[in-house]
Amino acid sequence: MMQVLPIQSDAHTKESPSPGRLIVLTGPSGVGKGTLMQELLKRHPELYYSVSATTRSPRPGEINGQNYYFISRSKFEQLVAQGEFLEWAEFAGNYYGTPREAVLNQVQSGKLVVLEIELEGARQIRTSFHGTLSIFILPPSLNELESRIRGRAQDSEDAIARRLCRAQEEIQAADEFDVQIVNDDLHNALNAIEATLFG
Ligand SMILES: Nc1ncnc2c1ncn2[C@@H]1O[C@H](COP(=O)(O)OP(=O)(O)OP(=O)(O)O)[C@@H](O)[C@H]1O
Ligand SMILES: Nc1nc2c(ncn2[C@@H]2O[C@H](COP(=O)(O)O)[C@@H](O)[C@H]2O)c(=O)[nH]1
Repeated sequence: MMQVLPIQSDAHTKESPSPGRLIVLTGPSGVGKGTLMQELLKRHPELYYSVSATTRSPRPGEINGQNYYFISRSKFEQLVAQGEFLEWAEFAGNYYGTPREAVLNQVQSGKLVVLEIELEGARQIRTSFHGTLSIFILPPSLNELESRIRGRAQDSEDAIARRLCRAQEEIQAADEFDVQIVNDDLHNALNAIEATLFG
């Protein structure tokens, strides 16, 4: 399930683009989006990384407000009703959403704002926001994807099965996005993202 709330009269909708820009980084769970993001932010601290809200439980080491805002389902649903998300989706049994106000403020102030989100949210952001640059990260193979998810050792068997099943659908959508990058060697993939963003 995915819903995008109505676009308000912001300065960066299709009608009136803003000086900043939204960058969407998407791709299947476990492909390495978060790892690439961390490295990218080290190289480019001027980027603004949007911290999402989720109803998923924190994994060991995850920090509230840094990795995610970890909130209850009822709180999430309340925020949806209040129009607080730019996009939101249900993924593998949990809700995930992009806080509207923080992201729009950053775009309006001229920042490159990076959203690391799953397929349905990425599609909706592309549809709604003119000038979004969208990057799809592909795994070298499904076997490698599975071993990365397992190697991370932070998901239950059930969650792994759901993520792998969804991954196959997501990979088929890669061509919908502006750029496709295979995350085989991490540094090559990082360089390719950098080249896409900064030329
Ligand atoms: N190029 C790579 N080669 C080998 N391992 C990698 C590579 N990139 C990431 N990994 C490893 O793969 C695992 C999954 O990476 P990561 O958590 O960044 O994926 P993700 O796409 O952000 O997942 P999710 O969408 O579920 O949050 C991690 O253990 C990470 O260290
Ligand atoms: N549509 C959205 N998807 C999001 C958001 N934040 C993260 N995600 C994606 O969810 C899956 C699962 O993440 P995990 O941390 O539980 O492994 C992954 O593809 C993330 O990119 C969001 O705000 N909206």
